[in-house]
Amino acid sequence: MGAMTDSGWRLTEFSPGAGCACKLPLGKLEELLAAAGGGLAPASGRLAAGGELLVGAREGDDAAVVRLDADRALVFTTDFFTPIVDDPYDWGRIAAANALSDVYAMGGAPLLALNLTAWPSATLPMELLAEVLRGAAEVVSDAGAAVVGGHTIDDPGPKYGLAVVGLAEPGRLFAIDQLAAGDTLVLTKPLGTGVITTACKRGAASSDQLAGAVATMATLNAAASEAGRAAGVRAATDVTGFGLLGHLHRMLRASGLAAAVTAEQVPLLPGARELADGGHISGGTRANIDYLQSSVTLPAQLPAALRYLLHDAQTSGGLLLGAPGGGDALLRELAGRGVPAAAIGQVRAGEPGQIVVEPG
Ligand SMILES: Nc1ncnc2c1ncn2[C@@H]1O[C@H](COP(=O)(O)OP(=O)(O)OP(=O)(O)O)[C@@H](O)[C@H]1O
Ligand SMILES: [Mg+2]
Repeated sequence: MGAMTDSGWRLTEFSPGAGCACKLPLGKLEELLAAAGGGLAPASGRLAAGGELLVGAREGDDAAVVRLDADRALVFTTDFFTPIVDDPYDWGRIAAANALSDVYAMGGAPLLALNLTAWPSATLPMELLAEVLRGAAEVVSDAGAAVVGGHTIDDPGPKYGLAVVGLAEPGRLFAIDQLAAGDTLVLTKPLGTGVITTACKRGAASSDQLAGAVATMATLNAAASEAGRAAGVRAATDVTGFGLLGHLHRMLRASGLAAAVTAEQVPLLPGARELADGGHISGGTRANIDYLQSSVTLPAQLPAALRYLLHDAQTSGGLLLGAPGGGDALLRELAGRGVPAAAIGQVRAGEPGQIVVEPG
């Protein structure tokens, strides 16, 4: 692993906005989905082919969910992006953990996955793509699921991801609109993958800093999701391209509530703060700051690096969960499974979607 792969190819040179920082900005996505209109959302939950749609396009949640019977629901999601690191094996692992994460963010467990693959076969060796697929298959297998097929196109920009089907219990789903006033907000991975991978593209991150980011991005949110289920959590999402504050804003808006976040409590990856100070800010992060301007109140004395990191476009970030009361039961379940986690704020009544950041 490192800035240069063994083959000498720098995959990130094929990537204008690395990983989830290449997601369409939230404002543009919302306009698009509004323009595409009702065709994306069936009028009723009953599906013509059978089953009941519990979560669909209307909810804008991490994945769609269809109830099969009283005890079982299918979870559907897909995610793909451009190279986030130069090492193809690591890119595959990260892309897989990221795609599987939306199933965990609904409280489900992955069952099957399909590879979504775009590759410039005349420019980049196919051996690198094989490494991407090998890394991803390992992570899918660690998740207890299997890669059962895929689709591959020739494309000047390499892209990779998965379509995933998972299983969940209909009565124990996590949804973005289920936060309650008084919930404690718990985050299960440190922030900073956007800053570190952006710095890495510019040759400014150390190999240790990159290794820290890769390790967290390749980590499954499986144990965090299990802990959430064990603690009776009802509301969760995964933190990706819209950053911590962007994803929190979406949960709050959907739940009709506001929140306070304590900047000092938010865990950061080693090196993230220094590299944010150094100005290694992705375009996706800047889009998040613009979009959230009227929804987020920041303290005047908040250091610029922290402001960037709270908006930092994450790839394969942690789960953001709403836990009843002080969140002690959830924090215990997480600690018992070895998941590093922090209570970072509180949900409260207020104008839907508004976030006040407090210094400490
Ligand atoms: N092209 C599209 N057509 C229909 N729905 C879309 C499209 N793109 C995004 N969405 C929906 O918009 C919502 C937000 O998209 P987003 O990609 O942020 O969700 P996500 O899958 O949770 O992302 P992530 O994988 O980064 O966690 C989701 O409900 C998603 O299904
Ligand atoms: Mg998600």
